[in-house]
Amino acid sequence: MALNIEDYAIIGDCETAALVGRDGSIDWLCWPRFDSAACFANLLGEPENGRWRIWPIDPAAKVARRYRGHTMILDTLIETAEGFAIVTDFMPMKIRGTHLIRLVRGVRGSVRLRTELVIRFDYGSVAPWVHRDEEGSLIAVAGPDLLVLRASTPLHPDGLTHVGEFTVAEGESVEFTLSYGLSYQDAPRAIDPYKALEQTERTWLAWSKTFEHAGPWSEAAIRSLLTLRALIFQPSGGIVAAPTTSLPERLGGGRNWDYRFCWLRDATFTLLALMNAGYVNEADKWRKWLIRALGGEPSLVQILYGIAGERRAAERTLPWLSGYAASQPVRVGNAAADQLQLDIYGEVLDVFYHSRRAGLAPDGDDWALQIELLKHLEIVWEEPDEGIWEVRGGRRHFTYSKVMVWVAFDRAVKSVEEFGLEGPLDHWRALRQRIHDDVCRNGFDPEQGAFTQSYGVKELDASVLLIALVGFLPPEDPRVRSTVEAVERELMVDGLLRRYDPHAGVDGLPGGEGAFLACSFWLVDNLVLLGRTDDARRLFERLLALRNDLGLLAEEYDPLEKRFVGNFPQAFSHIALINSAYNLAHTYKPCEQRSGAKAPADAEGLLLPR
Ligand SMILES: OC[C@H]1O[C@H](O[C@H]2O[C@H](CO)[C@@H](O)[C@H](O)[C@H]2O)[C@H](O)[C@@H](O)[C@@H]1O
Repeated sequence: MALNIEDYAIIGDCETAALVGRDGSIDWLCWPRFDSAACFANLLGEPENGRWRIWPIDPAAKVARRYRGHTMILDTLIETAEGFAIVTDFMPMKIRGTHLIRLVRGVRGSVRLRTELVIRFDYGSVAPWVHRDEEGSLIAVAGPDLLVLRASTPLHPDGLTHVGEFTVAEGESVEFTLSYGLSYQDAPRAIDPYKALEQTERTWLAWSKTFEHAGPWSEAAIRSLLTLRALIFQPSGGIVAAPTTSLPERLGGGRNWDYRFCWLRDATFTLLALMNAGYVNEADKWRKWLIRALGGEPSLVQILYGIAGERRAAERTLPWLSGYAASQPVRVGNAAADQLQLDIYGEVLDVFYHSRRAGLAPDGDDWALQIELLKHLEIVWEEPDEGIWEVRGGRRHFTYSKVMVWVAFDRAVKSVEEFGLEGPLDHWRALRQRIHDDVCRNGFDPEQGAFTQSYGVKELDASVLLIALVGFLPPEDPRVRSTVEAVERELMVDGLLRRYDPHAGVDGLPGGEGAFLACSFWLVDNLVLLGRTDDARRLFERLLALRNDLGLLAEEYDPLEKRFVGNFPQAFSHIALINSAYNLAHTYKPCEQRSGAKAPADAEGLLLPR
């Protein structure tokens, strides 16, 4: 059985990632890519679906964990009555293959530990053939997949599991290296785990060193940035929304989705957060990923793609997995790939616009692409769509979608005005105005004084909090203030925001869900723009307090159960955290940058050092 979601840590090599439990169990690992089939799937099933655990035999052992500085190397500290030991877990970045390394070091006295390795390829369904090679390494093979375990302590078979017990005394170490290979090629060669550790540490530290500080929230921001970095698929520059599938949005419910894809929306938000934090290289790689992925007929643009830009994401269920906390079904693939979501055009145009402003070398292709996208958008923008939340209850005229259509034409106009690019400028200006009028006429409910979820309804939706953040209306517009107040009034649960009322039937799904963390951060940003700085700080601190002991966030938080729900760690939540941190720290204000508005000066007028 899996632990609470907040009890997991993420480690990764920027091609895939593993979740390590507080109990020393690696319960999720898709290898060699984020979207490969899992070889450890205990997270969504049972231990028999694959896991690798190293833990102290003493049941009274105390355990704490932390990342080693600003890296993705995890140290689990184990203290027993007899001694103190550290288990160090990490995945080196592409050193002659792809590896998962676990080092156990005795620090004081002696600690006895046990390890249990259960390999199950294809999402926990296939127990491999296991043999030893001439060097004594364990080789596990099934179909195309092969794993080699090189360990400095013996493991022996026990049914379909391999187990071992060992002691580390002060100054002693035990090393385990698990490497992935293809079964029809030579097994991956051994690597030196300590050199790999040194190199991995150096790489992460070099990356994190350059980040833009966020005053008192710098630690929170850098941890979120590191998490985002770990979700970028290095070979292509694509960014996964999360490394997991089917962690439920309600425990025991059916809102379980596969997030191991690149959403244009999430990745665009990620990119803006990375750019603000000073990571222009990643931004450029994403821009290029986007140009490649969007290549072809503009009417065939998808809202999500595979990590290398693949188009197929057919959704299916894995009935042999019992599901996280019995939440079924477990899905792989995502039918949202076939949805119409009009907001993505605005998000894409916004990213190209900001990339150009940041001085990223325009290679010419992106403007031609944008013109084609705009031509298509001009044809489809008046259609209903599935919206930002990817509802499965039928298309509507979602207010946020139309706002983002306005953003698309607004950024096109600004690109011509600011960079002298080719128009048709007047045509786009006129269209921009028409869309603006349409949203203000149909998306605003004067009775409630709020922009609503979709045209002509009473329901509210936290996505309209982006209206001021993207510059559709200035923060001093009374409709912005009253919308924020209405959203606070109607969608708050225990001080956190739901994205909408799931019981109103819009999403076509049974049951409810938790508070959507990104939306609560958007509220922080709105409060900053409205000059309600104390409220903004209070809410931000509350949100920070929800992070687990390692600074990680899932997609949602269940205020009743007081637990994370949804996929984990989720890029969307971390991006939103980073933006709010910069907004509050007054270093670089993403809300000003995206909207063009000016936030009122802080009460103290304090400008924190950069
Ligand atoms: O909850 C319903 C939807 O959940 C997923 O979409 C959500 O995650 C996406 C990735 O982070 C995000 O871009 C989107 O705005 C969220 O609603 C899922 O992929 C959908 O299939 C599902 O309908």
